[in-house]
Amino acid sequence: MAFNPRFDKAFSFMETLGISDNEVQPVLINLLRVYEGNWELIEDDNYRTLVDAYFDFEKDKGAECERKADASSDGGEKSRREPLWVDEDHQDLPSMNSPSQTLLCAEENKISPMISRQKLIGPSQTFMGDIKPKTSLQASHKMLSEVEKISNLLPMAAKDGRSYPENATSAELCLPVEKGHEKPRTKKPKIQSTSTNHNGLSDASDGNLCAKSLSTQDQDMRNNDVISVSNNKSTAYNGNITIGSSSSLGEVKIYLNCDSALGQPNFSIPNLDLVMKLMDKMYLCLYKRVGPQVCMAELLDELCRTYLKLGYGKGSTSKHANSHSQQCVNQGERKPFHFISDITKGSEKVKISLIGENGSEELPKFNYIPSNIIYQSAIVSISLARISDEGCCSDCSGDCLSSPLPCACAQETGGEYAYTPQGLLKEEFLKACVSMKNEPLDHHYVYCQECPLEKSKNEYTPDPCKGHMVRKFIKECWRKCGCDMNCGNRIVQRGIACKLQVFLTGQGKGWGIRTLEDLPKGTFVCEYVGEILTNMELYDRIMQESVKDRHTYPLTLDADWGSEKGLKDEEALCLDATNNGNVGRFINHRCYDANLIDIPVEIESPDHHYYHLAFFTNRKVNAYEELTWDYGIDFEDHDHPIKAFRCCCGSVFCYDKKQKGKEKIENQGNV
Ligand SMILES: C[S@@+](CC[C@H](N)C(=O)[O-])C[C@H]1O[C@@H](n2cnc3c(N)ncnc32)[C@H](O)[C@@H]1O
Repeated sequence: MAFNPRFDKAFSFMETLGISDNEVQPVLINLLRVYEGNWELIEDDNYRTLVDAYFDFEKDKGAECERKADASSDGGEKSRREPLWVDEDHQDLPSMNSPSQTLLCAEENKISPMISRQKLIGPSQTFMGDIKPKTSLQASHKMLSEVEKISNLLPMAAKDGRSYPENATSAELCLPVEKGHEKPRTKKPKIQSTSTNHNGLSDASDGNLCAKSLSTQDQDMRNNDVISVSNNKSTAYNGNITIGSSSSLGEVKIYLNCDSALGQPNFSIPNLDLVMKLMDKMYLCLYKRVGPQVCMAELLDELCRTYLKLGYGKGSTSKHANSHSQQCVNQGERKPFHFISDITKGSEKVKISLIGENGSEELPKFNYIPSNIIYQSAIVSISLARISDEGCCSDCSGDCLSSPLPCACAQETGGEYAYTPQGLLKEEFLKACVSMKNEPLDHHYVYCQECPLEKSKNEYTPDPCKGHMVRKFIKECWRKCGCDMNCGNRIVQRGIACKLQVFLTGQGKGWGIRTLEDLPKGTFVCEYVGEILTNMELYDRIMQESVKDRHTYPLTLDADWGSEKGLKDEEALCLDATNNGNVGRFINHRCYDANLIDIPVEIESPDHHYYHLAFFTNRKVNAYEELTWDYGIDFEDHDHPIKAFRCCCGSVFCYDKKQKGKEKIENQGNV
């Protein structure tokens, strides 16, 4: 029989994880039997099934050994180990509620807007007049697929059924190291050398990862209970948990201190097996970081984060959540852990994962669309005939940015391209946009004679226009241009290129997005994508919705409204990402010092009634930072019938006085 090269590939992949052919072989053969020779299922997502099966197999082996050992030592009276990990691929999400629910503020029974200070009138604000609903909303609602719901991610007793001891406050990871080199030699971020007290507790109490001296550790370990964690050994003793493997070469230990977390009411010591398994998942399946680019400092940092994430669970009532019974109670109360490997369902060039560590928020219910879609009546004029010769660069070829003179498409930005050859926004252009947004001057506003927003509130006697901000547009080359798709003046239209992740912010803001890699200043992150609606249509939606979801997703495309006498309703447009949208719908608001800026981009429609709203970084953003955008909400507009959400941005510049007042009172109470 000819040798199947797929075996070779699978072995090679597993070898990169340090797993030998001999170890993989029985697992692989078993999988092939189970999947009836369907290699795709095994190879999919970087051999994820195989990796999972391997670890399960190892875990079972370990459990079996422990069971035998326990049986011989105490007559077999051991509690059965509970399943640690439930991983249901492709689980459907719960069905959607009425689509319009999300536009209304649940608590206040009012519309909760995303109002731009610059735009002054947000989409939701528009619709508080006496206009009667005209159309019925028939948007279809698909649900996200590819959901992994990992329930039972709970702080549990050790595999042998024993619980972590009272006051357990730390975890240690032991790795083999050459004798004579016990002390850590490298200075990595967040790692520091420290001594330990007699309980094996670190003297450092800053919550950082620190190394611990071996001599004290050896003493500590004498009376330890041992639980196994992957290939390492793990011990729980006097409030410390040690993971490690000893070898003739010696050991080095990494000390995971979670003292400060234990002070939190909803933190309980997580199961280390789960921490390791989650780390495996993230690195193998999610970040795909295994390989030459793996970064040890980042990995250790992630280990700490993962430990904390799993330690926080809803329903933990005491910081002494270490006893077995308490953990069982927590188990029942804890909500599931969610993971979706790609919320875009393959519609973007890059995968965008979703991770909900403590499950306190429902999974988002919306249909992912990578580009805007007209809902019904909006007029979006896309025709080559409408693009004049001056409005494109038909004589160009290749990359416009590398030609000696800027082409016609650079005219919109003053005869210079908005982008650098590296694909970033030019410093000066970015600076001008940021300054207009943060310090708008009177002349940055224009006033329309018949404001569509005011008209939608009161069709016959509308209030005077409150002003719209004149925005700086980027103009990208497009279909009528002679350049190619790799032209440096086509950034937004090429779509998302950075690694993003939707995650639970855990700060009262619901879901948010973060970058998984460092982003230089001026990087294009994503567009705000949704259904293109007229103001009236949005109003109709709002009127038909029942009050439920506190999050809102509409946005007005009013960057050009002041330039004409009066816009028809079909031309006064907005985007609504409530039911259909892209990852941009998860960007949360931050007052003033947000790290993203929204810039209008002309691509296919020269008239600026319709345009793309693109987000760029306005400073360097580090991996794992949340990406935020200043919605420009006027929190002080108390006369406005629509209540904005209570801001939890955490910025020192937060405009939401109510929120600030609340914090002040809370702080006073704490003194
Ligand atoms: C465009 S959505 C952002 C994604 C949203 N967090 C989610 O979970 O789907 C806007 C909504 O997020 C919430 N939000 C955004 N920024 C916030 C902030 N700084 N403080 C509190 N809530 C915020 C509000 O409910 C707002 O209506």
